[in-house]
Amino acid sequence: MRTIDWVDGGIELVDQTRLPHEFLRLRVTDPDALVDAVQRLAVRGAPALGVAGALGVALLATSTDSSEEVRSGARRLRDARPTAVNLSWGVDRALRQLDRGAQAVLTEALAVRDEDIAASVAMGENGAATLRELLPGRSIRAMTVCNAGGLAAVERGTALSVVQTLHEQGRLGHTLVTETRPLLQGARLTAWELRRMGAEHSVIVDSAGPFLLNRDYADAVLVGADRIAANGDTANKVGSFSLALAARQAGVPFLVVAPESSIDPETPGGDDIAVEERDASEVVAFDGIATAPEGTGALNPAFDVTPAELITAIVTENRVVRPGRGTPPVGTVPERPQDR
Ligand SMILES: CSC[C@@H](O)[C@@H](O)C(=O)COP(=O)(O)O
Repeated sequence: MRTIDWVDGGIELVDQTRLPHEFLRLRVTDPDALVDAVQRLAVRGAPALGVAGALGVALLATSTDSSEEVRSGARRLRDARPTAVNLSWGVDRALRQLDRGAQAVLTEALAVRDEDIAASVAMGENGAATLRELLPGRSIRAMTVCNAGGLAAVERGTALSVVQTLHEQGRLGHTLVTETRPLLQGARLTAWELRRMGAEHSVIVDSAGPFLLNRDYADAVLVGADRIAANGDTANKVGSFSLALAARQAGVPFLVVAPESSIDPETPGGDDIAVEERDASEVVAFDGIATAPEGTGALNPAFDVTPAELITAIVTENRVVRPGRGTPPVGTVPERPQDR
C-alpha cells in the first residue's frame, strides 16, 4: 500500500482523517486542495509531507506555464505546516528543477518518493540492528508515539518500520501504542497498521506511558521526528518528551528513527524549532462533541522537543548517531541527494 503516490497526472493519497473506520483514497489535482489536505491532516507524518511537497510542486509545474504561479503555489504549500522540515525540503528540492521544465520537476518529485521507500526499509534494518545490539538475545517490547508507520511515509515508515522489521525477524514482543491525544494518531492509525501486520499490541492512554515504562512493560521507546536540530534536539509529536524523561528514569533506550531529510542543519537547537500550535477545538471537543464546558480555552502544541541528551540513538537510513557517545553530531549531514 502506498500512502501517497503520483497516478495519471495527479496525486492520490489515503485520507487519514477517515481511518480506522473507512479506507478512502483522495485524488488531488488542485494544488490548493493539497494545502487543505496537509492542514487538516488527511496527509500527515514528516516523510509523507516531504513527498507531498515535492509532488505538489510537480502538480503546479504540470498545470501552468507560469513559473511565478508555480513559485507562489509552492510557497503556500511550504507554509502549510511549520514543524516538519521535510515539507519545505520536498518543496524546495522539486522547485530547484523548475528552470529545466515541468518534466524535470516531476522526475525529481518521483525520485523523492522512491528514495523515501528505500529509506524506510533501511531505517527498519538499522533500527532493528541497533536494538539487537542494545538488547541482545531477547524479543523487544516497543512503545510507540503517534503514527510513524507507512501512513506517515510512502510505505513502512520510520519508527514503525523498525517494529515491522523486528516482527519479520521474529524478535518483536508486545507493542504498546500511546493513543496520542488530541487527534489519536496512535489509536486510529498505528493500531490499524499493527493489526494489518499481525503484530500483538495494546493501546494505552498517553499519561500511562511513563508509569508503564517504570514498571518494565517496554524495552524501548521508538519515535519518529518532524525536525532534528543540528545539535540533535528533536521535535516530534507532543508526548515524546515526557516518554524520553521516563525512559531515562527507567533505563529504557529512547530511539529517534527518521530519514536524513528530517535533519535541519540550519536550526542550531531545539529552542529554535517552530512548534505548530493547532486549534483549541481539537482539545476541547472530539469529532464535533464538546469535552469541556463551552467557551473553555486550550493550548494545543502539536509537537514537543526532546533534548539530545535524552536520546539514546538517532537512526537514519545512512547512519546511527549516538548523542554524547563519540559519533559525529547529527547536524554534520552526509551528502544529501539535493546537494549532488
Ligand atoms: C514518521 S513520522 C514522524 C512524525 O512526523 C510523527 O511522529 C508525527 O509527529 C506526526 O505528526 P502529525 O501531526 O500527525 O503530522
